Amino acid sequence: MTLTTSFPKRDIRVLLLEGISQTAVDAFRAAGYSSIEVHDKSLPEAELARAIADAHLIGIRSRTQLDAEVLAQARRLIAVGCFCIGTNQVDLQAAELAGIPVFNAPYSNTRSVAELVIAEAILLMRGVPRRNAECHRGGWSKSAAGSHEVRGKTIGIVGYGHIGTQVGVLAEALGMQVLFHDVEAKLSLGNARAAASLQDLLAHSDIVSLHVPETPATQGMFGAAEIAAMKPGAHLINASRGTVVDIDALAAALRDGRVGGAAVDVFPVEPKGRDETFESPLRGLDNVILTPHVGGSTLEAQDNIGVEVAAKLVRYSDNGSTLSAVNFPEVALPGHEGSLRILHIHRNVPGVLSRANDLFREHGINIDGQFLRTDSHVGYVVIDISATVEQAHDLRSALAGIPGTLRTRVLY
Ligand SMILES: NC(=O)c1ccc[n+]([C@@H]2O[C@H](COP(=O)([O-])OP(=O)(O)OC[C@H]3O[C@@H](n4cnc5c(N)ncnc54)[C@H](O)[C@@H]3O)[C@@H](O)[C@H]2O)c1
Ligand SMILES: O=C(O)CC[C@@H](O)C(=O)O
Repeated sequence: MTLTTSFPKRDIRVLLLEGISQTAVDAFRAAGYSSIEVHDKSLPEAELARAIADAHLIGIRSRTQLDAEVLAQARRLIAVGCFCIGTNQVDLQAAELAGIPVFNAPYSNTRSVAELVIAEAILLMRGVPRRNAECHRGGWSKSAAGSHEVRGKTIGIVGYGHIGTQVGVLAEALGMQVLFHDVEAKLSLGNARAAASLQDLLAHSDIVSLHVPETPATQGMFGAAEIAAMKPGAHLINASRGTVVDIDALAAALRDGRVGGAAVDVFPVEPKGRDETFESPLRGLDNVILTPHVGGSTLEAQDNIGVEVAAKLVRYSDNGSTLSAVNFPEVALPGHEGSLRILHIHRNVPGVLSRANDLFREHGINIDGQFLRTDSHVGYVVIDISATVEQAHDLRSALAGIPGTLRTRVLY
């Protein structure tokens, strides 16, 4: 079924979940959006289904699952903003096939994660988690046993992308050796060296830090075999995604001392909010630092993310530009002062464009500019026209009738 979303911006409803920064609200207001519903946590399924049915723009973080079923309820949705780096919580293909671009903030919390990882590397190498726990119980194990400087030690970075490279640069500044493993060929920064293989990295690292995205290939990639391949007593840091590590195998290796310590920020199952109990086999282990998925949660990062993702949603909503969308043909558009702009999103099947051009001719409408991008699933065509609002709406209705049309919209 073809969905239409042509109306003035003041009627566009923005739904922001999971405590997105006030900077996002301010950015929407400054751009003239007044209908903004804000929630400080994710919504239970039934409530999400109700809220998303009325929303034109939705902002989420890592908790809210936008699967195909939820997206099917989102009859009015124009675009999704992930106010974070990861986009694995959204069914990106289902969104694309519904004509909905998804945006994120690919760099805004990179530094925050890297700083936390470096701090954890130092704390683990000094045995601070265990000493901290003992002091809390009244113990006083004043000893250098098992306590090391990070200088001269090797950190093995799995996933040498934005965060992995930052961790490497900071680690080198502390005098560490940096080894990395990635599925892509990567330019090494500083003196970092690509390991011959993951096994090679595991065999030579005092600390292993995971920075891969959640994909079918990374789910469960760090299991009992990888843990067994680590240097005896080495430490593991996971601030990537909880599904990457076999948490039971890690708990067993931490209990028997095979792994010296761990810092874990992300979990296969995470509580939906503050009122839900955090359950994990890692709870109660003295040699583990547990944090509630806060690697990217600094005020600096969250404020920047609020500005960045809100700007991308506003730009798409006001102007049609899909630049930097993660699931959609990218079209960078100029302003359209003096013209009305029609957006036509369609399945990438033969004949749609020629039918659209026929309609322009039949309606006697002059085209000022035309922009087109396609990928294997979807075509996105943007047409600037000199016409009255009524003519544009007549034309939009006709375009919406073209078989394969997913969404149409007029921008004033
Ligand atoms: N804990 C947090 O709060 C937090 C914050 C930000 C990001 N993250 C997570 O960290 C992940 C990484 O972020 P980024 O910005 O560095 O992403 P990125 O895309 O820049 O880097 C990921 C790297 O992993 C590599 N990779 C992919 N699959 C791999 C595999 N099977 N083996 C080895 N390498 C593989 C990629 O080639 C890429 O170089 C995000 O996807 C997100 O899930 C967590
Ligand atoms: O803010 C969040 O919920 C997610 C943070 C992090 O995992 C990300 O993907 O950016």
